[in-house]
Amino acid sequence: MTEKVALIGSGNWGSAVAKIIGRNVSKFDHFDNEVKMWVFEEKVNGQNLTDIINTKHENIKYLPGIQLPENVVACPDLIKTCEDATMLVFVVPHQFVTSICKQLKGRIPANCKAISLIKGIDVNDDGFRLITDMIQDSLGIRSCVLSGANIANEVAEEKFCETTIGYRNRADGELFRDIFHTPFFRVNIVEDVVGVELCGALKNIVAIGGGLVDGLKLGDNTKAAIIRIGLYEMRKFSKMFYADVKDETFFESCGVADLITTCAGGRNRKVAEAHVTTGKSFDQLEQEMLNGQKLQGTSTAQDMYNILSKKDLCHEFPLMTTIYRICYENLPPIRIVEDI
Ligand SMILES: NC(=O)C1=CN([C@@H]2O[C@H](COP(=O)(O)OP(=O)(O)OC[C@H]3O[C@@H](n4cnc5c(N)ncnc54)[C@H](O)[C@@H]3O)[C@@H](O)[C@H]2O)C=CC1
Ligand SMILES: O=C(CO)COP(=O)(O)O
Repeated sequence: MTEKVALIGSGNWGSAVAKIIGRNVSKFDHFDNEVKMWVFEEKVNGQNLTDIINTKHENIKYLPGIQLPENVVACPDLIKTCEDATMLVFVVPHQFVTSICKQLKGRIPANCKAISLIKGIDVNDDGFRLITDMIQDSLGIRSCVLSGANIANEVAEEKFCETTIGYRNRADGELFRDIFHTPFFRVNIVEDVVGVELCGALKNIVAIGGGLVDGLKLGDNTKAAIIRIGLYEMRKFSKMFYADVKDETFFESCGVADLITTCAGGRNRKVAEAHVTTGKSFDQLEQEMLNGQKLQGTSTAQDMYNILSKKDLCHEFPLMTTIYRICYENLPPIRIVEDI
């Protein structure tokens, strides 16, 4: 059977993986050569972003300077992008997934499989859900997850790194590996969707901590301490809510490696550092510094705080709780080391 891949999302990471997927589907007979990519339409320099991508083969707003393969076709219509796909790649900021799933419900082929590259969780009145569970529950399809130490610009420049795919069904994991794996983007597949996904979501909160430490000029030892405590709280939270999360997963690219790279070079780190040096709010800095790209760490800190405070567990997660308070309750940044 020929598989047809559709990409839902075309931001910084979405565009970087479009380059890999476009090339990889051409290498195998079991994939259709065309990859449709849904673009949240906007005007850039007076032109539709989709038209720019389809003529210049470059996403000049979210991944400038990187050539995309010509078999990646930008499409502003979500349903048309996905209606004939058998493999859906979800790669949008996590706050947009609910509305996307609502629009896709009942409009995709029954034999579809999905993978989420999204780092975040979905909080509701009853607690929280993984993004893969949200996709599975709302669309009635199986979903894998991909997460790793993968700063998009470096991947797009083909600098070597690793990534982790978490699967429930091994055949799905192997199929998705085919569209992502390259010599410079090495994929390892593991049977632990929950562990891989929670690592990706929670490390963004720790990255805010890393940026605060940089803004405070506290040095490398302090940064290492934040990373260690962050990893400890990530594992504790994951196991508290999902007992079968595997310890080994924290040693994969999605675990310790992503924590290190994101605390060194990610957007959450950069904006948190600027929060200390300028005193401006995270929302304002996101607007001023990221040119339309989105922060995931602040809202995930808020999501986690909501979960913990409802269960009276904040005292068991002092780092995550303090980071939330610095982001949302005007706590002075220095409390990152005083309160943990
Ligand atoms: N950028 C990176 O280095 C990496 C990002 N990720 C994760 O991938 C996910 C997607 O991130 P990026 O591709 O970097 O996105 P991004 O941060 O570049 O976000 C901007 C994207 O959101 C779209 N958008 C804006 N408003 C929207 C709306 N109302 N509905 C739908 N889309 C809208 C924009 O059109 C644009 O495509 C996130 O969860 C992120 O944590 C994971 C690994 C690396
Ligand atoms: O997830 C990432 C790298 O793996 C990117 O992190 P930021 O969103 O902080 O840039």
